Amino acid sequence: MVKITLNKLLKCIGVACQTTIEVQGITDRSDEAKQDWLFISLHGTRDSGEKYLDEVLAKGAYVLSSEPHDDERIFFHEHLHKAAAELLDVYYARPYEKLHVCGVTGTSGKTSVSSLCVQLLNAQGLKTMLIGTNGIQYEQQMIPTGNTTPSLFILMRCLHEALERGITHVVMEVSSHAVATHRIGNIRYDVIIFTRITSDHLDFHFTQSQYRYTKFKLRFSLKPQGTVILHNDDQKMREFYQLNHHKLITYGFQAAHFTAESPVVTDRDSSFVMHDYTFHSPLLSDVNILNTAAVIAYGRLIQVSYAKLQETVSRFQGIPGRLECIRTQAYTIWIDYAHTSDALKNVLLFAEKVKTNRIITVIGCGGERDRIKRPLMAELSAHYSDLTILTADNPRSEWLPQILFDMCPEPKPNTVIIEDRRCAIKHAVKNAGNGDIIIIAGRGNEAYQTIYGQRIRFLDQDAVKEILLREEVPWISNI
Ligand SMILES: CC(=O)N[C@H]1[C@@H](OP(=O)(O)OP(=O)(O)OC[C@H]2O[C@@H](n3ccc(=O)[nH]c3=O)[C@H](O)[C@@H]2O)O[C@H](CO)[C@@H](O)[C@@H]1O[C@H](C)C(=O)N[C@@H](C)C(=O)N[C@H](CCC(=O)O)C(=O)O
Ligand SMILES: Nc1ncnc2c1ncn2[C@@H]1O[C@H](COP(=O)(O)OP(=O)(O)OP(=O)(O)O)[C@@H](O)[C@H]1O
Ligand SMILES: N[C@H](CCC[C@H](N)C(=O)O)C(=O)O
Repeated sequence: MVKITLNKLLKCIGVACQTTIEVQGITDRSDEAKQDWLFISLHGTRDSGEKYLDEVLAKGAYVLSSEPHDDERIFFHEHLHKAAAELLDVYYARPYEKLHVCGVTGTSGKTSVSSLCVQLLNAQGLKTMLIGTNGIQYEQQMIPTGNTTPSLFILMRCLHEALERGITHVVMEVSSHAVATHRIGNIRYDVIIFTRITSDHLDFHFTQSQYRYTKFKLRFSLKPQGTVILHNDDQKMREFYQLNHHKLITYGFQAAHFTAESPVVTDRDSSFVMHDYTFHSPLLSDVNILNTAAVIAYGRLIQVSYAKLQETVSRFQGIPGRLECIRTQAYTIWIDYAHTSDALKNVLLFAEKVKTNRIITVIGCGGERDRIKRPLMAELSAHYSDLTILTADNPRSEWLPQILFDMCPEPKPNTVIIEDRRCAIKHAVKNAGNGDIIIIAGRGNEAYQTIYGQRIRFLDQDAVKEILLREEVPWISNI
């Protein structure tokens, strides 16, 4: 970062200050603030930086607050998010301008598309950083984050770190929450990939169109020569055409610049044709063909040849918790992060296509999230599955029986409720027969379950493997 004194830094946002100490860091987290750091005291949804002022001042930090205080170490600014973006820009010297930055947004597919983009970039010998739900990944390191898009303070630190390490390409997931709450600050993107935008987080965005336009707003964060890569199949996505945007490339199954034709999916792999080139992929399902089409569009944009793209696609590595497949001799278990009705429907439709016997689905819904999706997800599961087991996801602070009641207010045929997720998975495995597909949906590779405020280690994959081990059933996994 830039060596800068507090008075010079604050001058950039029009705040008068006489203190000439050299700023050692900028944060909004009280636990991180240290001697000569600047603590930005944000108001949040659950907490407020104002509660921690005594603590950070005692540690020798300075404060920027949106409330007036009678303390010469606390400075005032009315618009803290805007101020934070400006300060971080100055402090880290706008690292995004020197990097190739690709943002991936959409309701489903962000982690999949961004991970595959990084696999493509790595196959080109480029140095990359991936920021998303599965953590911050670079140079064999994986730093977990609690969010799909971390806070601007973490993001800017990461981009700075990337430059320091000679990383040239950063791919990051951008959630709708991040766009709405200024979490991406002034970061500018070379490419923005839109996956499908359906419906989620209506607890936060209230209406689907508000949700969609929040995502579309991300186009304002393109660099002047930046490109949008847009999923084109859904009529609603085409509303994007009417907006004032930069260069636009489309992909999808129908009439797009990058159209995936003649798609074939099996329970082991997939293939399709694009611009007369045949692509074979070890990834499962139509949605991964779609995700691959987006990655090919991205690859062509950065001038990767079709031959190289064919080779890379044929070597794609599965992504943990995204249609992760555990096969036994008799039945197959898919562990998947489908936690929206659209994602769940796609997994169920895929299972319908490739099944040779029954579909058994284990599914729950998260607490403190969109309640509208709860009955929809239970209905979809009951419609497509021979047996549905409703269970806990992350109830968070909500009462689990209420979540399950929201999912299933009336008894449904072939639906049972088993609150404990491990017992629910066990019930599915015990009831599986030859040729059955068990879908364990909603948590992907989440390693902790949050139940009434407590974080308990729980990974669907571990639960499955423990049960198989106890039953002495051998298995193989695709990850
Ligand atoms: C509702 C929401 O989005 N909250 C996010 C938001 O927190 P917030 O602004 O409400 O902050 P807060 O917890 O009230 O705290 C207020 C201030 O006090 C500070 N504080 C707080 C506690 C403390 O001990 N010391 C301290 O200094 C905090 O650093 C903060 O500056 O900003 C934080 C930092 O960026 C996020 O971690 C936090 O995500 C919470 C954990 C969350 O669950 N968010 C979900 C809804 C979310 O954002 N999900 C999307 C993905 C959605 C998708 O699937 O598309 C994501 O990007 O993760
Ligand atoms: N392009 C897609 N369209 C619809 N569903 C998809 C698509 N890609 C993946 N999925 C489904 O959605 C689930 C979540 O995928 P992924 O993690 O890639 O999405 P995400 O947008 O990153 O999710 P989150 O916002 O929770 O981080 C997958 O497990 C799969 O079932
Ligand atoms: N990024 C999503 C993940 C939801 C995953 C699901 N397992 C849940 O806990 O609801 C969110 O924060 O809403």
